[in-house]
Amino acid sequence: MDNPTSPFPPLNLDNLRATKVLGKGAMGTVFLVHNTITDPLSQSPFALKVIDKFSKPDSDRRARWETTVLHRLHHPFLPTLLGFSETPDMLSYAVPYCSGGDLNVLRYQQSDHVFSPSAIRFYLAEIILALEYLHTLGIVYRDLKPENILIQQSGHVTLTDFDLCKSLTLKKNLSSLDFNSDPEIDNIPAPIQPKKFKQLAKFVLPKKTCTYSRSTTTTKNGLRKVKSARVSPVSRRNPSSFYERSNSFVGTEEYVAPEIVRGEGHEFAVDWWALGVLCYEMLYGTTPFKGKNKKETFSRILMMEPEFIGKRNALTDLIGKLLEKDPTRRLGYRRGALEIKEHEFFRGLKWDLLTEVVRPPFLPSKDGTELTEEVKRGGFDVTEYLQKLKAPPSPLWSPSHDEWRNNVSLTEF
Ligand SMILES: Nc1ncnc2c1ncn2[C@@H]1O[C@H](COP(=O)(O)OP(=O)(O)OP(=O)(O)O)[C@@H](O)[C@H]1O
Repeated sequence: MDNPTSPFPPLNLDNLRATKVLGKGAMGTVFLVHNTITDPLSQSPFALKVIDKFSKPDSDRRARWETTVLHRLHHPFLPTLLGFSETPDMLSYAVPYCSGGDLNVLRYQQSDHVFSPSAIRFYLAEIILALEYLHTLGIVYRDLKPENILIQQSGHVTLTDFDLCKSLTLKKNLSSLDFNSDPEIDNIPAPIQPKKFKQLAKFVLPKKTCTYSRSTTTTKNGLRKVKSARVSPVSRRNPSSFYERSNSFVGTEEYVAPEIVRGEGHEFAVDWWALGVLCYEMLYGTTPFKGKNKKETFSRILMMEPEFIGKRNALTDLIGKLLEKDPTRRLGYRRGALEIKEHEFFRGLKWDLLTEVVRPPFLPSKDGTELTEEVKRGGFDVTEYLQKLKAPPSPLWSPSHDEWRNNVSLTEF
């Protein structure tokens, strides 16, 4: 259903056919689709994220926020909004397809499940440029983790999943620059009410420390998929900061910065912390503060210094500086990405030419004949697929119905 007042490029779902379910997240289902009128052979497929507005209390709000953010992005390592469509119960939006899976899957494909320093340098550099761009827009990403770094067909990265990001407002009395805030997200009642939140926090962590619920699921190929979650903020401001700070408790357990765990309010430096965690994981195959449970992980984030195995070098030095517990002393706090780009680990790197790199560390193989066959068969209808998943088991059960569902799920990763 097209809304003529919508600022987003319209998308006609009737012209789309799906050939594969790319993934299912907390928010919705992502399909590989093509336009049957303009691209009948699916030579330029794209990803379509479909969200049931009523599946969760905040699904609708989060999806709209993510769409608004996507619409603002124009960067080679970030997705761009290709189209948007809304029906009474669903929101759908299209973004470019990343055929190479995510960085977590890629890491598991490496020997010892770790990347070489040169691969780490390449991926980190691209992620830094993407974060730098977001920060310039006044957006703090807040959900950096390997599962949210997708690999394009070209081998370059794309950050995904913007529903937890936050637009920070530059204080107007300090600068004439005006960054947009996310009024929608701020004005809508938070998913967990403060009272409930306090009760939750009391159970899990010592006084003054907040927590949130997060779960880990295992995907079909046996990989862990960590869930992001948030609880409601209590507004607090830091007078010494140029930006309004966010107090939402948001992110993914092993990647959250100490200031978030402490509930102190946070800003762009939380992304540099998460970059440190990610970098450590790429180097050693495990995150630095992982405990037996949430409580232990949080206490390690607050108290423990990261352990480095072997000789210290430029890479471990960089990680150590990103994993500085005091955000004001963390690399990137004062001069943003510039400070990180100047670190010895990146010496000699031609930042301006990164997009031109034609041989990134790994190039995804082309999608196989299975997909071509699916295109020939005519693919499947996204809305029908979702309706069938939702439908309660029919008393007029027929094997063909189940067969249909099984066939579709066979095409998932
Ligand atoms: N552009 C894309 N190209 C290829 N696969 C994608 C794309 N976008 C998403 N996916 C796949 O779909 C999965 C779910 O997408 P996404 O993470 O955006 O959903 P979500 O509901 O926001 O998830 P989460 O539970 O992490 O919040 C991803 O893990 C990824 O495998």
